[in-house]
Amino acid sequence: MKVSISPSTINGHITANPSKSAMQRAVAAALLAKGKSSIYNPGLSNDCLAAMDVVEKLGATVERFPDHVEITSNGVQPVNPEINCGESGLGIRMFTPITALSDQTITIKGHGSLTTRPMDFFEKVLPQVGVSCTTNDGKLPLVIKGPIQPRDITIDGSLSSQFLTGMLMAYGANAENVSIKVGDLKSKPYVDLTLQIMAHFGVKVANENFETFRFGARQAYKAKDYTVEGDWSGAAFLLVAAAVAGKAEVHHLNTQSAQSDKAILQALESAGAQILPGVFTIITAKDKLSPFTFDATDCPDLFPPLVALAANCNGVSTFSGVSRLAHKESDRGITLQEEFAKMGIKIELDGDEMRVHGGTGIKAANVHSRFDHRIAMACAVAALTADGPVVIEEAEAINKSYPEFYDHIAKLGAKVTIEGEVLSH
Ligand SMILES: O=C(O)C1=C[C@@H](OP(=O)(O)O)[C@@H](O)[C@H](O)C1
Ligand SMILES: C=C(OP(=O)(O)O)C(=O)O
Repeated sequence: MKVSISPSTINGHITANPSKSAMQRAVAAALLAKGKSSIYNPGLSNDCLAAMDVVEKLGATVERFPDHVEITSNGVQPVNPEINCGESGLGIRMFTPITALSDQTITIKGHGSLTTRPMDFFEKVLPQVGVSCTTNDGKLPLVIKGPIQPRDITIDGSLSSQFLTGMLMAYGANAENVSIKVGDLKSKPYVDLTLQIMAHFGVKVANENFETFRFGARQAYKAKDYTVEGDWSGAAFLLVAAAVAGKAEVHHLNTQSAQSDKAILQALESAGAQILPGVFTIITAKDKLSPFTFDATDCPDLFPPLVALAANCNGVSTFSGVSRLAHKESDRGITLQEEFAKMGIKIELDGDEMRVHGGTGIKAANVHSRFDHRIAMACAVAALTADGPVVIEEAEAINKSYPEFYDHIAKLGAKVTIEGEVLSH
C-alpha cells in the first residue's frame, strides 16, 4: 500500500491507541489465570491479534465484544501442537516460556521480520529449567517440550528485556522460593510493566534493583478485569507531529504509567517544545526547536519519533542507545539513516551514538517502510514539514502496532492519501 503525506498544519485532539505492550501481557496473564478475565480498551493491532490467537491455541476461549474482550481459561492446556506469534518479538519471547508450562511438544512459529530475530536465548536457558528446546540455528521455528521447573537461574538481559518478561510470567504460575538473576538488563521499564500487570492478576515478585527477581511462596494468577492504557509509543509520533507542525491534545495517556516511552516528554522538553501535561491529557505545540541530546537505551522504540523531531531542530541532535536497534523489525539505525537520507536529512551512526543533522530542510521523496511500522510512522511525521509530498511504500506496516495511525494524523489535520484516495475528516 502507498500512502502519501503532504505538508500540513496539525491541530486537534485524539485518544491514544491502546498499548500493545500492555495488551499482550494482559492476554497472557488472562491465559495463566483460572476463570474469566475481561480486557477493556483492547488493542486490535496485529501483535495483539496474534496474542489472542496464541492463547486460544493454548486452551483459552476468547470472545470479542464492542468494548472489551473476554478470555476464559483453565491455565495452559494446549489444543494445538503449533502456535504462531505473527511478527511480535514480545509475543514469541513471552509465550515460549509460558507454553513450556505444559508437558506437550509444541512448535512455535512466526512470520516476517520475526523469522530473522535472535531466539538462541531459549536454547541456552530453557534446558536449565527442564525444558527441551531446539531452534533453527538460533532462529524460528522453535520446538519445545516442558514442563518448565522453576529453579534459581541467571540470565543475560543485554539483548532484550522480553526474555526476562517471559521467564517472569511463566515462573509466576508455579515458582516457589526461587529467583531469577539478570545481568546487564536493558529496557528496564518494560520489566516494571510486566511486574505491574502480574501484580494486577495476583502474582507478586520482589524486584531487587533489576538484578534479582525473587518468588516466595507459590502463587496463582487470578482472573481479573483490566483496562489497557493508552500507548505512549504510538502517541510519541502524534506529540512530535504537534511539536513540529502545530498543536494537538492527546487523551488517555497516563503520566504515571510504567511504559518506557513516556520519556518522549523529556525529549520534547529538551528540544524546547511546549508541553502542557495533565493527568491523562498531553498537549504539545510548536515552538522554536533546538537540537538536543537523549539516551534512548531503555526506550529504544523512541528512536524513530526522535529522528523526526531532530530533523526539525536547527543543528545536530545526539542520541545514545543505537546498539539496541539492530534486532527490531528492521535494523533501525540503518533504516532510519537510509530512509531519512532520501528526504535530505543526514544521520551519522557512530558506535552506540546517532547524530541527526536537523534544520537543513526536509525534501519531498519516495520512501519505504522497510516493513517496519515505526519507520513508516517516522517518515509520515517528517512529511508534515517537508517541501512537498512524501510517498511511503509498504505503508501498511503500521498495522503491527497502530492500525489507526493514518486515520489519527488525518483527524489532526494531516493531508493523507491512501492509494490515491484522500483520507478526509
Ligand atoms: O516488552 C515489551 O513490550 C517491549 C520491549 C522492548 O523490547 P526490548 O526489551 O527488546 O528492548 C520494545 O522495543 C518492544 O517494542 C516492546
Ligand atoms: C520492536 C517492537 O516490538 P516487538 O519487539 O515486540 O516485535 C516494536 O514495537 O517496535
